[in-house]
Amino acid sequence: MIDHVRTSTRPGAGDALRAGRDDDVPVRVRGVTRRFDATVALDDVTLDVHRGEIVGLLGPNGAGKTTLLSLVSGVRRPDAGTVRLFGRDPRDAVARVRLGTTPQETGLPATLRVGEIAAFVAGHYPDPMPVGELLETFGLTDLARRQTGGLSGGQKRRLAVALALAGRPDLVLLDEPTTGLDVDARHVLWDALREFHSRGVTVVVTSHYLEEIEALAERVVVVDHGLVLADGTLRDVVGRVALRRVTLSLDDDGGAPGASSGPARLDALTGVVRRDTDPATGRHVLLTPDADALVRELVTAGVPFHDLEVRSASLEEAFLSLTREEVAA
Ligand SMILES: Nc1ncnc2c1ncn2[C@@H]1O[C@H](COP(=O)(O)OP(=O)(O)OP(=O)(O)O)[C@@H](O)[C@H]1O
Repeated sequence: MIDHVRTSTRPGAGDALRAGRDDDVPVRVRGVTRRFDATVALDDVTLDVHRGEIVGLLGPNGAGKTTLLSLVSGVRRPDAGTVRLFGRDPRDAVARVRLGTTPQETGLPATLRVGEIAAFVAGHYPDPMPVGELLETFGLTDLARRQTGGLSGGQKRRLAVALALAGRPDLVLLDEPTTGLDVDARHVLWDALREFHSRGVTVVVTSHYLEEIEALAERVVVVDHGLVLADGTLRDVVGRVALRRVTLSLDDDGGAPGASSGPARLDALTGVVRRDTDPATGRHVLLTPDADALVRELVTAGVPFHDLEVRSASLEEAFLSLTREEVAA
């Protein structure tokens, strides 16, 4: 079991008590913009993470997730706006000692053994977890004497996440923690994270995978093109991004355009968040939260269609529809 008792010798503990307000908001991001040459990786982002939250940052490749974490952990600085970690500059050691991070790429020294590296990292903190307990929580006990160079990719990921928690952080930032893990390893890791969270650790986790965010997060922040597109409870946000993709051909395509033509009738359907026409095939792609209702509506409205196909929309498609909502708003 994890003993998460705080000690008064811990740097930051006294400050945290004095600055109770900051303790309630471990991460405060205000109007932050970060560019890489011409690329705007983050565009005027404002976001707070409150104590005890488990927040999923969801977005496609290049959305800005890693950049956001790098600003919160003090690895990079914003071009504009402010970032506060426990009410302080993220480069301040008093704030950083309360933070655990797992970057996307983990460079572990190949010749060190798993137990040695865990002890080495834990030794940098004033009140670390006992190494045996840490390894056990992450299913690494049997690998304690293995050199990290001999670990599989999935085992390395698990070790990297374990190391992020070695110092009993108050906040952990995990960048795609389960990439490359098989299903069992993923579940070990999710269970361990849930256990830490239930003991009061605030967690921010990035992912491309809706499934991962659904398994872990209570609050979901959807990021794309450096913008926060949605921020809400898991239920709300998943409801918005878990779309179905309905593809069909129209019998009367190619007729005179007008309000009664096939494509215009598709646009008039309720529950369609986005319609596209594949230029190669001429087939129409409709994104909707409820495919059954949409098909019923097509039939009721007498729209002449054939070759209907229904499947889950990709997250990229869902993000596109969110982007449109944003623009419309
Ligand atoms: N060091 C860098 N130099 C130049 N451009 C960068 C750098 N880091 C990030 N970018 C660019 O900033 C944008 C945001 O990248 P970022 O890595 O934050 O996205 P991400 O959401 O974490 O993506 P992924 O899921 O692929 O890791 C991208 O367009 C990326 O190419």
